[in-house]
Amino acid sequence: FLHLANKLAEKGHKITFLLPKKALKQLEPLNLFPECIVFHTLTIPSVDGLPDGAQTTADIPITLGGFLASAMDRTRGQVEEAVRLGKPDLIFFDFAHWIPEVAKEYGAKCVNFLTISAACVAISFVPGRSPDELTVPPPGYPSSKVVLRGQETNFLSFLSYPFGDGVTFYERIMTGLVKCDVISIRTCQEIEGIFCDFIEREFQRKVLLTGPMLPEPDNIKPLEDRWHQWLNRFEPGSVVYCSLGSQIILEKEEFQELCLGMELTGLPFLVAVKPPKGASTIQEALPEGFEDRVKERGVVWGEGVQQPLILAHPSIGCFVSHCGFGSMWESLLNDCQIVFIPHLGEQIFNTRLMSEELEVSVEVKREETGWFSKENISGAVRSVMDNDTELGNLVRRNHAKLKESLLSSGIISGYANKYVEALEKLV
Ligand SMILES: O=c1ccn([C@@H]2O[C@H](COP(=O)(O)OP(=O)(O)O[C@H]3OC[C@@H](O)[C@H](O)[C@H]3O)[C@@H](O)[C@H]2O)c(=O)[nH]1
Repeated sequence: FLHLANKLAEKGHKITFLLPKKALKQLEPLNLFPECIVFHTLTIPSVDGLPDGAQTTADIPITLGGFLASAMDRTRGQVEEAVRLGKPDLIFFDFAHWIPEVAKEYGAKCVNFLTISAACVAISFVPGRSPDELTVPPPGYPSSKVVLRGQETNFLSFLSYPFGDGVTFYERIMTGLVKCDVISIRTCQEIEGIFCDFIEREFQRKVLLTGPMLPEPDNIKPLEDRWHQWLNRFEPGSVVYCSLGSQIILEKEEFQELCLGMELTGLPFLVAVKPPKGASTIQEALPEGFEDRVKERGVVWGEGVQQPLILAHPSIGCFVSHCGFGSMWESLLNDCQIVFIPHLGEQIFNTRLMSEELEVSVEVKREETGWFSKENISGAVRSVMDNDTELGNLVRRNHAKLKESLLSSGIISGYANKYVEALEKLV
C-alpha cells in the first residue's frame, strides 16, 4: 500500500495513510514523498483474546487473526472521522469490508486493492458460490495446475471461520469485492492474465492491475554492514537465503527440521525466521550441536533482515521462501534460484503458479504430517543448485526469460502509470 501511495504521490496526489502506531516505525523510512503522504495513526482497541499491545498481523500467530480483525473493525469511528476531515476522492482498502459504506456516505469512491495473487482470488471468491463448494475449482477456472490437492483443501476451512465482528473471512472479502467501486490487484497480465480475465468475467467488471509495486532499489538504505561482510565471504551464487515472511511462527520441531535441512545442503546459508513457538530466542531452539557444525557457513537469525537487498547480493544463489506474495515478486525479479515451502493455502496457490504454471521455481514436497522433512528441503535446494541438473537449468532459463521480459520493456512502470491514470479518470 505504501509503494502504491508513493506512485500516487509521484504524480502529485495527496495521501493520508491510516495505520496502527506500531507500523509507523517500519513504514516511515519508505515514504519517498513526506510532503504528499501523511501518516495518520489509529488507536487499536483492546479486544478479548488479542494479546496486549498487538496491532499488526506480524505481532500475533495466524490463529489469532480474527481477534485483530475485530479490533480493526472497531476503529471504524476513527476512520470515519479521518474521512470526514480529509474529504478524499478515493479510499483504498483490503480487509475493511465496511469501507464501501463509509465511502458512499462521504461522497468518495473506493478501491479494493488486493495484494494476493489473482489466482487465489479467482479460485476462492466467485459470486454465487458458497465456501463449502470450494474444494473443487469453479466451472471455467482456467488452470488445472494452480489448485489445492488432497489434504490441502483443509486450508479452505478458515474461509468459513468468524473473522471480526459478526462476519466470516469469506463474507468479509466477498463484501469488499462486490461493493467496491474498483477491484484492483497487485499483479500483471504477463504473469496472471488468465486469472485476471476469469475474475473480470465472474464479477462482470474491469479489474485494474498495478503491476508488482516494488520499491525503487535506489531509494532504500544500503545493506547492513554485518550482512554485507558476511555474504562477501562466499562465492557468487553460492549462498542459500531462507525467510518465511512476517507471519509464520514455526513449531520447534518444524524449525529444527528447517535448520537441519539447510545443514544437509552442504551450502552456505542465512536463515532469517522468528524464534519458534515456546522459545524466546533462536539459540535456545537450535538442534543439538548445530551451531558448532555449521559455524563457518551458516547463520540462523531471529529478526528481520533487509530482504530485497539480501536477495540482490551477488553471493545469494537460492531463495527458500514461504511464497508470500511480496516475496514471490521479489524472488521473480532477482537472479537467484527459487525454492518454495508454502505454509498457508494462499501461499500454496502462489507456489503452484510459479512452480507449475510458469515453471520458474520448485516446491518442497510436503510429508503426510503436513510439514516438510529435512531431506525434502535439502533435496529441493540441491535440485536447483547442483551443477547442470535438468530441473535447475529449466527453472533458471524460464526465470531469466520472464524477468528479462518484465524488466526490459518498461512493462512494470507502464502498469503503475496506467493504473494511476485510470483512477484519475474515475474521479
Ligand atoms: O526478514 C525479512 C522478511 C521479510 N521482509 C519483507 O517483508 C515482506 C514480506 O511479505 P510477503 O508477502 O512475502 O509475506 P508475509 O508473510 O509477510 O505476507 C502476508 O501477506 C501477503 C501474503 O501473500 C502472505 O501469505 C501473508 O503471510 C517482503 O517484502 C520482504 O522483503 C523483510 O524485509 N525482511
